[in-house]
Amino acid sequence: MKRGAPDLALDAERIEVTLSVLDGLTESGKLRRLAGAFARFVGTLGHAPAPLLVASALLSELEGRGHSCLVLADLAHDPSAQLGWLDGEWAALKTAAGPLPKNAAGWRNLLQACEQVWPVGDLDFNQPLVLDGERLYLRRYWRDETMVAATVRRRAEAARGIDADVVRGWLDRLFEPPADARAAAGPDWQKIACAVALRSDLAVITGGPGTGKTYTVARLLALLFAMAGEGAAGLRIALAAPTGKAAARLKQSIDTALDELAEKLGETLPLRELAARMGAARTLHSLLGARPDTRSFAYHAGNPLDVDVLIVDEASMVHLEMMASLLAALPPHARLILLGDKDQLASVEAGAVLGDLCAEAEDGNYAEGTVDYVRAATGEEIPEHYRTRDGGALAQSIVMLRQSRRFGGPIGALALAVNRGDADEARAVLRAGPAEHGDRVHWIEGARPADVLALAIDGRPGAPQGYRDYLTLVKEGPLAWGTDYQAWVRAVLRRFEGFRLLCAVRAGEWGVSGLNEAIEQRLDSARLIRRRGEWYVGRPVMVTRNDYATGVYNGDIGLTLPDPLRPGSLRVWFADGDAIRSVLATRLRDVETAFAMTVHKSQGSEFTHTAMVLPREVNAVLARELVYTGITRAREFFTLVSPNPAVLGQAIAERTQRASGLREALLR
Ligand SMILES: Nc1ncnc2c1ncn2[C@@H]1O[C@H](COP(=O)(O)OP(=O)(O)OP(=O)(O)O)[C@@H](O)[C@H]1O
Repeated sequence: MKRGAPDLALDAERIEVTLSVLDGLTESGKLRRLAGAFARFVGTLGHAPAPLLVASALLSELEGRGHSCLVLADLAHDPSAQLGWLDGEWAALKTAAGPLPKNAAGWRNLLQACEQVWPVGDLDFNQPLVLDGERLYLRRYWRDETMVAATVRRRAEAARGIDADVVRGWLDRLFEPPADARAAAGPDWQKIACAVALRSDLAVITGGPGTGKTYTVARLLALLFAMAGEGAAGLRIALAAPTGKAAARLKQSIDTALDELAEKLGETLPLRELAARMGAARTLHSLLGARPDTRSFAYHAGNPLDVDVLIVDEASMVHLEMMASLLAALPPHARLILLGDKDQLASVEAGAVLGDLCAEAEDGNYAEGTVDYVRAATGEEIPEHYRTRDGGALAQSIVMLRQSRRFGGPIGALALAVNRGDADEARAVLRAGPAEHGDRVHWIEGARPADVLALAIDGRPGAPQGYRDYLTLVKEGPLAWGTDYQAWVRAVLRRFEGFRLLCAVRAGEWGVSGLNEAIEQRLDSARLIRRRGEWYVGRPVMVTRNDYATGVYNGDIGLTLPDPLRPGSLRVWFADGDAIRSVLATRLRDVETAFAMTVHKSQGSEFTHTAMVLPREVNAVLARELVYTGITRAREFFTLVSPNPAVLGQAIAERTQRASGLREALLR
């Protein structure tokens, strides 16, 4: 027997056992199917030691949970917490795969010797896995992350010559002079954001709900028109957002703000004509020319978009792959302006680009050059504690708006407490009862299922909106609207926006599926709906998959109403800002009932009364960002429903940490 043969046999056995443990984890739902399949695939590409199979499966699993890479230190430590594995799954894998490296350096040594792994800097054979420093990537995500980092850095560093005096002249006209009370609250960050945004090819304006991101960007647009002088009429501006709803909202807010500005500025700037040329806001998919069933877009580096300025709202929802496609399709001369709330949940897909870009936004980190320019261009003084000697280029392109104009009361206080991780304060706000300005937040502690059903149907005292509201209008029918069918549809859709039940989880009694079923039953017995099979009048549905044939996209929400032209058949109506459109119900394939929906899917939407349901037990998805996102979906009333009051504190204590190398790469 040759020397080393026993090792090979042992190796083969470990590979075999590891694959079977991975299969077991897939069977029990601890790993997604793709993760097991990917490990097997890696095994077919040459000799794959068992630890490589473990790393491959975990990398694929984490990618499915929104991480763009696997941090070797996490692998060396114990990834159980990150994976929500509580029953010895990691120990079983360790035993199967044989001794695993004890630290990140050990993992690095092991991985860089594998033929399926490309250690960055070595000869590239197009291996599927990439080892960059102490992070392991699927090649696609490494490529996207590297591209996004390099493009963002280049854009932030691209200084544009700006005449600060001219900017100052316009900003003084575009913004109201500060009221005394507000002046005391700090500088006018909105004005600063406009000035800062002019200086480079990238601007990021972040802030919580109601801090005036749209208000500011409308002024920034006016400023861009004004600074373009004769060229203003030729300025090609595109508005976009990740979802149709968010796009429609962006367009509506910008139109309203520009209209007000046009009134104010009079003849000085033909804002109305300029705004009219902007066209509708689009989803990012539609802007980039998504093609059915492929990941590629019609617009890319070789066929760039025809724009000079691109404004993207709700940028927190833009995932890594989409951001890479967007940056690739943007012509080098075009400005990119990202708007979003860095504290909101990131996209379901891998990456948390806005969060990574804004990692230092709270601190400002403005360099002396920026402080001087801001002073000259706005008359505002950036306070000492937001300055630094060595602020990088990216920090000079980011402005955080810090004053909410929408949430002065308990909803804002609650959102702030959650964001700070202050569970005691959050509980205090929730328990404070009716506030001076009306009963804005309310907590149903120790809720029973009957409580949530009552709330969903009739709202609660002080916040009367529930689903009865729109269903009553549905029952009245279009005749009550003077036979104007479309006016009735619009009114029904508007009322439906009055209330929404958001869940943290999908499964179970306190999740989307259980609550949808329970609410449907209750509405049926209250005769507010008449369920006959899957489709019925009044059924709200959410589209779960883009369908190019019918023009509906993942996340779109519509209401099922009788078809006026074909008695007996049903159409689903969707609102697109002011416009409405419909699809025959039977043509919609990938939809689900949407009385209750996940907080994730509610991003980019707001409802007059938002009720958020937490589950009975803590869960891997429950984290501060989720609770914050749910609360900030409420326009006037927020109700928290929790069967187990302890879960709130536990959720607020958790932060969503997404593994990514973007922050580090941005600083390189
Ligand atoms: N400087 C300001 N002066 C007066 N009103 C303002 C100012 N800034 C914002 N507002 C008003 O505050 C409200 C919220 O502003 P806006 O919609 O721009 O915030 P936002 O950050 O885009 O919010 P969201 O994230 O919820 O979309 C709007 O009614 C807007 O007109």
